[in-house]
Amino acid sequence: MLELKNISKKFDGKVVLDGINLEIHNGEIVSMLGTSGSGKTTLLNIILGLTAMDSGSIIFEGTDISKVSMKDRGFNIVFQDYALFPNLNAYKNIVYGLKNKPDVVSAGELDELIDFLELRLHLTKRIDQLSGGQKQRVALARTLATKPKILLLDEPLSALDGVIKETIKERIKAITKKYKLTTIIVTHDPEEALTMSDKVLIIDKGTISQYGTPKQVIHEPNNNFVEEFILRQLQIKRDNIYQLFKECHA
Ligand SMILES: Nc1ncnc2c1ncn2[C@@H]1O[C@H](COP(=O)(O)OP(=O)(O)OP(=O)(O)O)[C@@H](O)[C@H]1O
Repeated sequence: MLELKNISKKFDGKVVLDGINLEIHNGEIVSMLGTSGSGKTTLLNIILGLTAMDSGSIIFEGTDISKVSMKDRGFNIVFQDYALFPNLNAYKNIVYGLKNKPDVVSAGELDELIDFLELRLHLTKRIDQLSGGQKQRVALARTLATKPKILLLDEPLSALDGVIKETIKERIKAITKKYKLTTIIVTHDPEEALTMSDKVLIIDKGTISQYGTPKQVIHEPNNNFVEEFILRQLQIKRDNIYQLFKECHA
C-alpha cells in the first residue's frame, strides 16, 4: 500500500498542495483529476521522487520512503510528451532503461510485453516514423520493462484522438490488471478518470475535494466543486451527443 500523509508544497510562497492524505492499495488504478494548476502533476512528481515536498511523509509497504531517492524508490513514469529518444529506434527505446539492470526482465517477458502492446511490427522504426498511439505504446513498454513497483502516467491520452484513445485506454487498463500494477494517472478529463480507474482523486486548489470510486463520485458528489466541475462537464458532453443524434435523425 502507498500512503501519503499530510503532504504540503509551496512554490515561491504560494501553496500548491495543502495537507494531502491518501491511501492507495496494491493493484489499484487511481486517477488524479482537477483543473489546470490544481497541483496534480506536483503530487505525481512528489510520489515519483522528482520533486521534494515541504512537509509530510510517503509510506510504501510500511516503510517511510520520504527521503529515498527517485532511483531507489523503484517507481517509474510515462511523461505526457513520452520523452522518447529520436536517435534510437523503437526497440532500443524500449530496452533503454535496462542498460544498467539487464536482469530485471527476461527475454520471454520482454517478448510478451512487445506482443501485448502490438509493437512487434514497429521495432526497427525510427520514432518519427511512428504514429501518436504507437509512440505512446513504445513509451509504455519502455517504462513497464523496468518492472516499476508503481506506474505513474502523466496525461497518457491527451495527445491521442478518438478511436486510438479508446484502444490505448483499454490497453492500459488490461496491462495494469494483468500485472496487478498499482497505477496513478494524472488527467484533467472527467470521462477518462471515471472510465479508467478504480478510484478517482479530485483535487481542487491543492486540497482533496473527493476520493472515491467512480460510482461514489457520480452518485454521491461531496460538494459543489465535484458537482459543477466534474458532473456538469459530463452532462454537457452527453447532451451535445444526444442533440447531434436528434438532429441527424430529424
Ligand atoms: N517548478 C515550479 N516552480 C514554480 N511554480 C510551479 C512549479 N511547478 C508547478 N508550479 C505551480 O504550481 C501550481 C500547480 O502546478 P501543477 O503542474 O502541479 O498543476 P496541474 O494540476 O498538474 O496543472 P495542469 O493540468 O495544467 O498540468 C501551478 O500554479 C504552477 O504554476
